[in-house]
Amino acid sequence: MPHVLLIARRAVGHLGYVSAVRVVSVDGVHSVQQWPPVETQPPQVHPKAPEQGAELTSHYSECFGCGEDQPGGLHMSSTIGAGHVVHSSFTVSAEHQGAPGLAHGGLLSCAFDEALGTVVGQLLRKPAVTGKLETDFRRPVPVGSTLHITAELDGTAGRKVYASARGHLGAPDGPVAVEARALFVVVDLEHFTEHGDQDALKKLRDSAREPERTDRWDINP
Ligand SMILES: CCCCCCCCCCCCCCCC(=O)SCCNC(=O)CCNC(=O)[C@H](O)C(C)(C)COP(=O)(O)OP(=O)(O)OC[C@H]1O[C@@H](n2cnc3c(N)ncnc32)[C@H](O)[C@@H]1OP(=O)(O)O
Repeated sequence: MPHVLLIARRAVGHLGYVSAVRVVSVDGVHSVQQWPPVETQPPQVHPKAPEQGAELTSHYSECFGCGEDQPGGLHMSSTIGAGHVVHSSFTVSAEHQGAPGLAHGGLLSCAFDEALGTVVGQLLRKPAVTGKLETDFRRPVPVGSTLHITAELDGTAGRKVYASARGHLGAPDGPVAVEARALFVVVDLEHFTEHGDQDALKKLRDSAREPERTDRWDINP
């Protein structure tokens, strides 16, 4: 049975704007989900958010998702798209295998966490962490292939930020192989200073001050 995905969005007056109902039919298995699961407000893109077409640099060189100093990491790259969207790509290498020659599902979820975290962090420019991540694996993703992921902001409700993403196999308009939805929760910077590694945070602060960086974190936006 063909895969059918219907997304209906409707304005709900001053209370919020996004209410999506997804009806998914795959091989006779039907599920109905509302996304986002609560009423939300339109995302407020930060005035200093990078502009459409901007190629994003790694937010932290040791990040498993995008860091250049992380051997075996996903080495993802991202650009800002039109609207509340980020385009990311992930090329699956032998380090990312689960079954022989196929990407490990957990790493695919990781790629989506990265893409979703990027759209949240870069467009809202608020520190936020993943609270919940849900992934649908639609097709196997072979080693050597590139997943083209489009992640978008779906809405906010207080500190809660809802985002979703689709990964197309081989080309931006290739077949959908993976989809994901996530809740991010905006946190204070103390989340990182209290629970993170002080030396690593200092390294991040120092690199953000480098004059050639045009994407410096705005600690007090
Ligand atoms: C600054 C400029 C940036 C510049 C550019 C940056 C680019 C940046 C790119 C990043 C790219 C990497 C992206 C990777 C991102 C990670 O992978 S982050 C690592 C994985 N996540 C974590 O470690 C988070 C661990 N969890 C926690 O610390 C805490 O549970 C949380 C999530 C902060 C929430 O705790 P809390 O602050 O005490 O808040 P809490 O009241 O429990 O929850 C807040 C709301 O969220 C709801 N909620 C929380 N968790 C859940 C859940 N699992 N299910 C449903 N609802 C939930 C609560 O019910 C509550 O709802 P309301 O009552 O408000 O309606």
